[in-house]
Amino acid sequence: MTAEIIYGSELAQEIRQELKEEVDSLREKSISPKLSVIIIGDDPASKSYVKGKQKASNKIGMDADLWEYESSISEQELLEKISELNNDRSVHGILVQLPLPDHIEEQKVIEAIVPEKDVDGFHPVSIGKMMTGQDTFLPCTPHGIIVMLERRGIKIEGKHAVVLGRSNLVGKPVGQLLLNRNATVTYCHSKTKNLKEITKQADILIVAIGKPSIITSDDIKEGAVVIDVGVNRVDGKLTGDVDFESVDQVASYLTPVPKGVGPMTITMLLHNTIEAAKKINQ
Ligand SMILES: Nc1nc(=O)c2c([nH]1)NC[C@@H]1CN(c3ccc(C(=O)N[C@@H](CCC(=O)O)C(=O)O)cc3)C=[N+]21
Repeated sequence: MTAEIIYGSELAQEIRQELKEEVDSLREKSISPKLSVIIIGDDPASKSYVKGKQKASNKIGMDADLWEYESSISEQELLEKISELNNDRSVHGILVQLPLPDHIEEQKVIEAIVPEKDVDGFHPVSIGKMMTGQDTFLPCTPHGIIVMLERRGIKIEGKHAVVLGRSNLVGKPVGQLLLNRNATVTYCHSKTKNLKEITKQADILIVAIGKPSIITSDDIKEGAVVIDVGVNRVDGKLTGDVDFESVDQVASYLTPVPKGVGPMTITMLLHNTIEAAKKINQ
């Protein structure tokens, strides 16, 4: 079997066209959705992601302003900037690019953003609402994964979904969203015993570990759906956590890196910002 490759980049194009139409109709009502992105330090990868977010926003007619600070910025100064953006009625979504320098407490920063503008879906209020199945901003990467599955007609209900990784950004929330859609969910992590026995049971395998090409055809069941959330740089090139060539021979569906989950993440950020603009103005 050769897997059908799910190009997130193509789906993202399709969805961004729909979002552009929404922005157009909001603008007719004099609502201009705007995202504010804060980036600290000069990590080239972070800078390039942030530029990607800004470009994607502008392409659908949405404003995105960028606030760049040196890594010497104090936590207090950053919190003040967030407070200013919280109170700025022209700003609908606020994103602080992670990770932050060591002297800044990440959780404090996440909690400083008002939930109404938390387009990353990282605020404890957003997470709590997600856990209890209430309407809220969903975290972009997990939500992007669900949309990929749904738009490709892949059934989630009743499936055994195995999540590799338990970060607050990806692993934990994607498992929750799969559970909300009636999957049977197993989480695996660095302390999991007999990992391969578990991954081989997965109908849907979400790989968010952060080690290049760690999952091979040996680890998966014939016909599994494999979603690669890895973002690794190897010799300057972006690669996933899945050994694409071997898994391609066994899986039924497989997402590539790049052009897989990444473009969907940005698309869900655009989606959340538009939703924020609608809610603030209703
Ligand atoms: N507050 C916050 N929110 C985030 O959502 C967030 C963050 N911080 N910090 C960093 C991670 C990483 N992330 C990516 C988004 C898109 C691509 C993406 O579109 N990648 C392209 C390729 C890009 C390239 O070639 O460099 C692709 O996979 O095809 C990648 C990575 C969002 N993150």
